[in-house]
Amino acid sequence: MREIVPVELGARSYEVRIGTGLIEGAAVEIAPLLRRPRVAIVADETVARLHLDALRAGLGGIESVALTLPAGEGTKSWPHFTRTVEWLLEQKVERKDIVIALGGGVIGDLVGFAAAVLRRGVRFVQIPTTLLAQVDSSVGGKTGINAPQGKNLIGAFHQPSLVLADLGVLETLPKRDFLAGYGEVVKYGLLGDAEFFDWLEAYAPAMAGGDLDKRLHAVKRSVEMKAEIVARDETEEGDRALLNLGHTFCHALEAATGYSDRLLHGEGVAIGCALAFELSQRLGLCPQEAPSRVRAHLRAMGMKVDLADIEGDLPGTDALIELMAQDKKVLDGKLRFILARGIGQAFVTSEVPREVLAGVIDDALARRDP
Ligand SMILES: O=C(O)C(=O)C[C@@H](O)[C@H](O)[C@H](O)COP(=O)(O)O
Repeated sequence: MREIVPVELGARSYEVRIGTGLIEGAAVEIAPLLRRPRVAIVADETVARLHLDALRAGLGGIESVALTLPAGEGTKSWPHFTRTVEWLLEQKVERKDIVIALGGGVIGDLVGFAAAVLRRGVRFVQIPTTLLAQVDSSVGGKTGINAPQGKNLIGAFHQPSLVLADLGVLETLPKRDFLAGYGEVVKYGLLGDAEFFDWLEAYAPAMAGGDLDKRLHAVKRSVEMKAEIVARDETEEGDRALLNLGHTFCHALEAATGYSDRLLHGEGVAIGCALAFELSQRLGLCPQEAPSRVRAHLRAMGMKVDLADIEGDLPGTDALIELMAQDKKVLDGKLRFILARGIGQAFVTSEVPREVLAGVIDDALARRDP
């Protein structure tokens, strides 16, 4: 079982290979990229326990050194970034070598950023082990770490040389992580493909239940959409911002919850998408039923949908809007949002009156404490 989605970026083009047995067959996939038979692998502790031996066995005669880092969003920070870069230097990783990021979005983003700056740029391969990383963060070259001021605020665009999305590893994912990744899958339907959203309404339960053909389709369609957008706007001058649907709310909520496991990134994306549709509807941009349909599907999948689903304290409306002000889409001091005219019809706008935004957040906060 295998599909290949090309990411067409001229000299920086690469393939996203999606299927089974890719880790076991890693040598065949990666060897053509190598100048010498040696790679450096960075993984988190959980993923290393589950998949590092299989990857090393799959690399066959290719020598490997490995670094493991703690699991969790807290690892996307300066201390772990410094540790990673210094370890790669200690291992004498050369400019023509390949660094492998084995893990979810945290490891992919951190290692990609380390690769971007090491010796002014070494190549890296993404082996994403979560649904979220397979459909989203491993593709497109956004790399980076979080700052106290906000999510992903320090980073670089650095494209991988290859992405190996092995669907077999999804079997070891805890349900919560799988569903968090599903937040990004839904995002693609919502932002640009209403038929895909219809398909998800019909088949996502089977996909979540383990149906491999459905998983292949969902990952492939998500990656195709991302690859197509990234190919026309690699550095987010315009259309790429569509991929940020739900993220303005999400990043503020992640900062407000301290990047802790109170809220996983994909959970924040799902809540953010629901709020973006709510905001669109209040602005008279999309039909009344669109936000209800989004929320109904997320609820049917057993996902977090609203601020009421986040445990513990949250700051008030003004503080949340203040956190949004660090968003990378801010232009001339003005927030830009991804809103929608309907399911599959997202667009970018800065025309969001503060009082309407505040109204959406006020009401969502009120639903936490009826
Ligand atoms: O690749 C993109 O572009 C995206 O916006 C995809 C997002 O799902 C992803 O979380 C991304 O890392 C967020 O980007 P950011 O620029 O808002 O930090």
